[in-house]
Amino acid sequence: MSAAGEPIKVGVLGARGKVGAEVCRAVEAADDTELVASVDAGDDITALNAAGTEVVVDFTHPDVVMENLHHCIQHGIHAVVGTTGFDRGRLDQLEAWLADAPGVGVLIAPNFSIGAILMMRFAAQAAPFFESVEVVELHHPDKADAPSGTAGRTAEVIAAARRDAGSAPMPDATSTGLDGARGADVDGVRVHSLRVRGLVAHQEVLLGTAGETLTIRHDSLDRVSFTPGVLAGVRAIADHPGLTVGLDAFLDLG
Ligand SMILES: NC(=O)C1=CN([C@@H]2O[C@H](COP(=O)(O)OP(=O)(O)OC[C@H]3O[C@@H](n4cnc5c(N)ncnc54)[C@H](OP(=O)(O)O)[C@@H]3O)[C@@H](O)[C@H]2O)C=CC1
Ligand SMILES: O=C(O)C1=N[C@H](C(=O)O)C[C@H](O)C1
Repeated sequence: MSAAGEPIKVGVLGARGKVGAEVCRAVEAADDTELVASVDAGDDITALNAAGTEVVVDFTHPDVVMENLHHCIQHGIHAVVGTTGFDRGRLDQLEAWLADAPGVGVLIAPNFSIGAILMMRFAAQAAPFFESVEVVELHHPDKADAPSGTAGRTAEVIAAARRDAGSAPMPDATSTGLDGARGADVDGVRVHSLRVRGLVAHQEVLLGTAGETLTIRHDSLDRVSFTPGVLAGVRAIADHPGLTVGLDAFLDLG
């Protein structure tokens, strides 16, 4: 509910997309949210303003999300964002826009599923105890970006945990081979991206040390896995002005 005890007025950007359509269904089904605007490519974004949108949910495309967010921030609309493609430069730009919009909150969440959030947390917890850690993400082939936002974030939290623990660099004697065979280097962590028809969204973190390995795997088998987290973000965002990265900031994970 909003502060006034009314359902939160939600607008969805990317409403006809794979995740956006699922989010629209979830917002309509919940008692404390109301879907007031559904906007997709080619639609007029000012439909959000006309409908009195309080919180926007964006599941669009990395190429358009910044323009969408600039519009929302300028018009005092909170944003809960699943769209990927956020590097440090983009986050800095959002913070600059938000500095001129006191009270407005933006949540950038690389992954809204609880299992994926826990996977990232467990990976960071385990990373300092192993010599080697690599990330393998597996997605449907219609995905726009690689590596996935989740894999990028996982590599960042692994790298931060290893830095904090003073871990040695990971062993890798590779000196010859084909470009790309060792994946992408994200903050010193190797990330491998697979695109396979039939998959939805999956990730493995493989950790190894002398005589043993640990594999942490998460599978989103259906896009409904993202909607409880999106609704949690929608409910919390008005109380968190400024920029937040990661839904875990709004969850009590202990
Ligand atoms: N954080 C998370 O938990 C998750 C994040 N994602 C991310 O969300 C994003 C969307 O994923 P997905 O739903 O699979 O992609 P889709 O391509 O299925 O959906 C995106 C939708 O956005 C539309 N769109 C494009 N431009 C605009 C615009 N300017 N305004 C409004 N709508 C627009 C597209 O229209 P058209 O097709 O005509 O261009 C399409 O309908 C990706 O970045 C993906 O990585 C996905 C799943 C979970
Ligand atoms: O495009 C997708 O499908 C997904 N995108 C997000 C990402 O890039 O991490 C979240 C999830 O992996 C599904």
